[in-house]
Amino acid sequence: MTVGFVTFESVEQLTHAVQVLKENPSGGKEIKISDANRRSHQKVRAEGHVANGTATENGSNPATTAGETSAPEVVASSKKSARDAVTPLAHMPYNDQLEHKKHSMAQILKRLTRNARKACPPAIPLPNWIFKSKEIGGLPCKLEGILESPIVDGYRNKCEFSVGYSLEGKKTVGFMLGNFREGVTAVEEPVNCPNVSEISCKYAQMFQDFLQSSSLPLWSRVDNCGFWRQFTVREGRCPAEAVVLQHVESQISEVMLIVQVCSTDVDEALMKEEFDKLSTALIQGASTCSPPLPLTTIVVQDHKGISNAAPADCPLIPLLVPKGDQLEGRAEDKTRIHDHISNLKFSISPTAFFQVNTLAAERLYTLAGDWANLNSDTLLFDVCCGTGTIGLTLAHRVGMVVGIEMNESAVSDAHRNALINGIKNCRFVCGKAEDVIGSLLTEYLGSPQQHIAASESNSVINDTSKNEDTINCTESDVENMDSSAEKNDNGENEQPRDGSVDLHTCGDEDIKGDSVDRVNKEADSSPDEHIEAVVEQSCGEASLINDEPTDAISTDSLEHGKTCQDSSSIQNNNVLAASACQFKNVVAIVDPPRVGLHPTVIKALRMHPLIRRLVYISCNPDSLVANAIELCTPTSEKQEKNKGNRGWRSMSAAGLARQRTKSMPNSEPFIPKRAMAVDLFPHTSHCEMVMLFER
Ligand SMILES: C[S@@+](CC[C@H](N)C(=O)[O-])C[C@H]1O[C@@H](n2cnc3c(N)ncnc32)[C@H](O)[C@@H]1O
Repeated sequence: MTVGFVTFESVEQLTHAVQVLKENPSGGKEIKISDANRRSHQKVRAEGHVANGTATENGSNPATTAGETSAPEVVASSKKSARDAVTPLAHMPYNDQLEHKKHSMAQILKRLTRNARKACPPAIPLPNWIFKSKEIGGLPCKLEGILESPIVDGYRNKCEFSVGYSLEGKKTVGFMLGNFREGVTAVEEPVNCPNVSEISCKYAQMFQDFLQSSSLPLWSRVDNCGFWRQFTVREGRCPAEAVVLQHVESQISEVMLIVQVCSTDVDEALMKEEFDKLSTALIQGASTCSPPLPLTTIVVQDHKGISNAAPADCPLIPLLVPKGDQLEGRAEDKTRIHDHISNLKFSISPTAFFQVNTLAAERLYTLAGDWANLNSDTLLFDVCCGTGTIGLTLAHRVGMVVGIEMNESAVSDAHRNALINGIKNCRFVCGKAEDVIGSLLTEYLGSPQQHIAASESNSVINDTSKNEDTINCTESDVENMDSSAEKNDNGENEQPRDGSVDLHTCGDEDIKGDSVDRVNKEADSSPDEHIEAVVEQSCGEASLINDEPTDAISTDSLEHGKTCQDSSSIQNNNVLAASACQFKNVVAIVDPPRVGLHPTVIKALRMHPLIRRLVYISCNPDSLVANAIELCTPTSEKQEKNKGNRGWRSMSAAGLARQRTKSMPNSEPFIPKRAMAVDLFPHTSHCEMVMLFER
């Protein structure tokens, strides 16, 4: 089905168009016509509801002068400053912020217990952890506390500044005073926002000054047109040993500036002229600051979609490339900065995810590694691996890492990062986790069915082996692995093709990361030429996991995903994949986006009996709870058929998860063992949550 949205200027035009469409079916097919739901900000405008009365009856801002007709009406929320909007806890002492967050996390965790209890099939006894939850106030496991951020001010390494009009009608680069969906469009300067570095503020100011005399218009979120859309500052810091926590600012050694525009209907020559002026203004602005600001690269992102959340493959135009990096190649390969975590160096391209609080991220990854109980016998699946940070920082503690990530640039960064740091036991697969996880698990571990069959036959001989935490390979496992091609196909056919995808994607909103990044002026230009060459070569459009197709891989499952891999790990992979059973300990660390893991991934992890331990890192406790319900609720022998999606719109994420649990194939549930909050976002109400699940 194809859906088109058309706007008309008058009711007459609309009536005429409807008549014409009805009389002229497209290719003989009738076109269904109906009114579109009004977007929430339109409803707000139509209702004339304006929080602080700054707009007139027709929604326009009295402060907007006649000469600024391109300015949309500016609607404010109850928040009067950018500080209130982006750092709502900034008025509290940091210790109180931590207590506040810990309390909220506990409340959310209790939802897991309540929902798992409700979802438990009537004929199945409640698991022990639900019984025991009464002793700990309804929590599914102990909440061990909250790890504080090593720095609380200026910690963000990535700031996405909105471009718009202030309440006074001035062109402004800063933060929106509220949510656009609630009709708020006003943007205010990032004054006194303690999470933003001074460097980022200075760059925002430079861009704002430039916009005052630009001949191209600002993007209007209301009318979905205009040119200048968003301004992102990403910062890279020196290695940890050089970081003096009191002088965090001085550790910023690289800066990347990303200017998002929409080039629709804009004259190319004019655009080029504006870009030249802009880069001159930014370069001069940086060098005339005292001390001069680091500036490594400037890149333009040309995004024509409605929301500012650009897709990862949006065209990039480099305006300033790092010294010594002026090679032929893709824009994202030329425009990168570096940061450091756990003494490793990470190369970051413009669209790749990198945790916004580098020093707190180090604590987060260390905690995840400690809970994962790693050793040289461990095969670690790093699901949603981004630039490979988790897997690479833990690589020295495990036998092998398999990272999965859908952003191609991030995967390319991950390969580069393995090479820069001389790490050889990591493999990074580019694809949606839901598309590739089944095949990867089968490739390394054999299919779930093989293990179930093997454990059933073993249990006849020795029933006690069932409860072992680490699974030793049996002879039959090895045999089964050899014949895995056949089993793979079976496995793939089992992947759900029902409404679960819709349920998942529609349930949550895509929330824009409050992020920031950066680059090094002296670009210790470490990615040397041979690294460039290897990465280039290895990140082609390959559709198989290994360079050489292996029977063990289901091409069916990989057709949606692309695979990038560096040559150094190919050799490793072939050796290790062939003898995957050498890994007695299989662990998954998952770190999904706000929406959580796709149900297909949850199902694959739960259904594979060799995965005994799972560390879940979450930036959204609601989706963590939803995923945990599916991982931890006991199932019955007989599953309910998925009854379709009716009613899903009004269901909470937890409610949807309960529904899906009913159709989960019978399998051993995980048990929530430990939980800890980690504060990556001081002054805001957000924090990360880490949970350990075992079985
Ligand atoms: C919260 S970030 C974590 C990245 C990384 N673990 C880190 O700490 O830097 C989530 C990552 O998941 C990726 N992602 C989102 N949806 C995905 C999917 N369906 N399959 C695989 N990766 C996905 C995003 O591109 C992003 O890099």
